[in-house]
Amino acid sequence: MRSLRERHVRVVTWPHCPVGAVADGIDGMSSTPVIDVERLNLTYGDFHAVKDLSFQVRPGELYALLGTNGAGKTSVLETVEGHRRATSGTVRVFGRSPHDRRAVRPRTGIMLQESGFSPDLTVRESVRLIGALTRRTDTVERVLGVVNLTRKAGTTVAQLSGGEKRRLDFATAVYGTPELIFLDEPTTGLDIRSRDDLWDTVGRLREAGSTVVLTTHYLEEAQQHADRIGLMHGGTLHREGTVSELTQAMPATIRFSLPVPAPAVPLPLPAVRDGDGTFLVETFGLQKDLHVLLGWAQEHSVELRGLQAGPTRLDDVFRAIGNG
Ligand SMILES: Nc1ncnc2c1ncn2[C@@H]1O[C@H](COP(=O)(O)OP(=O)(O)OP(=O)(O)O)[C@@H](O)[C@H]1O
Repeated sequence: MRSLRERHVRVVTWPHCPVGAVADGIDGMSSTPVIDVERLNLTYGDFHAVKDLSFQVRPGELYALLGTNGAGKTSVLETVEGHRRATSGTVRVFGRSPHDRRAVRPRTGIMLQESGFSPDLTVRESVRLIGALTRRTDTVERVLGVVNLTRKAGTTVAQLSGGEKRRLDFATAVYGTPELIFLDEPTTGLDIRSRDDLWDTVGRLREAGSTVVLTTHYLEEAQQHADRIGLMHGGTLHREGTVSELTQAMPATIRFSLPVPAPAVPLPLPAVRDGDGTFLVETFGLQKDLHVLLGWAQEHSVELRGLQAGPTRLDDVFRAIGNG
């Protein structure tokens, strides 16, 4: 396991770019959203895939668009990226239509689930191609260093491992430090060290002022890195907010089991009992109820086995989708 310091050694330089200026608002309007989606509807034939969906992404923010399978995330992102036309509603990126490619594309880095680099190209040629396509200013060698593929520069894409291919995909988001970056399942297939490196790099992109839109099924990554989260379900934005806003609406939990035979004194809190004998207390007053429970256990010399207490996690919020 490498130290934090070791992890920060490799990537050092970032190209001078106008990102900070954009984050501060080139036109003096720092509050202008980078992405503004209003009442977006998307239909596929008779199927209404996205229904009246509205959300905004602010400058410098990391916004995670999460959701159940088939919720409509890809459809929404493809529309915001300019790959798909809205059936109705408006989508603005930097205040412009995403189909205004000349204005929007050079400012946008998109890491797709698969970039589709030609298998015959070398890694260096692929990164050079990104530069030619995006017309952003950077050096191939720097980008190779950032995504840790310097030693593979002369290797063809066909010969890369899955994780190395994913790091090459990430180069599309890194090249020229774009102002807006889409990361679609960025860490799928990456080992823990490459994941850490990727998130370090995303952190530096954000320090340079980049705005990031993330989709992932790794909820702990969204929980750790997102400023705000939009939770989609059935084509709508089911809930939206910071991690604490999303989790505070749900009770914290206390779990424990009791020795057999159970103590003759009743529990001090309402609890439900699972099939395996674990007691579950749901509470909006975690500290107070934990205090009550521990006091009761002390008073009656009861051992609370496997005691666990904690706030609601994002995956609990996720599991609750569709239940209400
Ligand atoms: N080209 C298409 N034609 C018909 N239906 C489509 C098409 N693309 C997507 N859909 C449907 O639209 C819905 C939303 O799909 P989408 O791929 O946007 O969801 P998602 O949230 O990205 O799902 P996942 O997490 O499973 O990738 C799904 O029910 C899907 O079957």
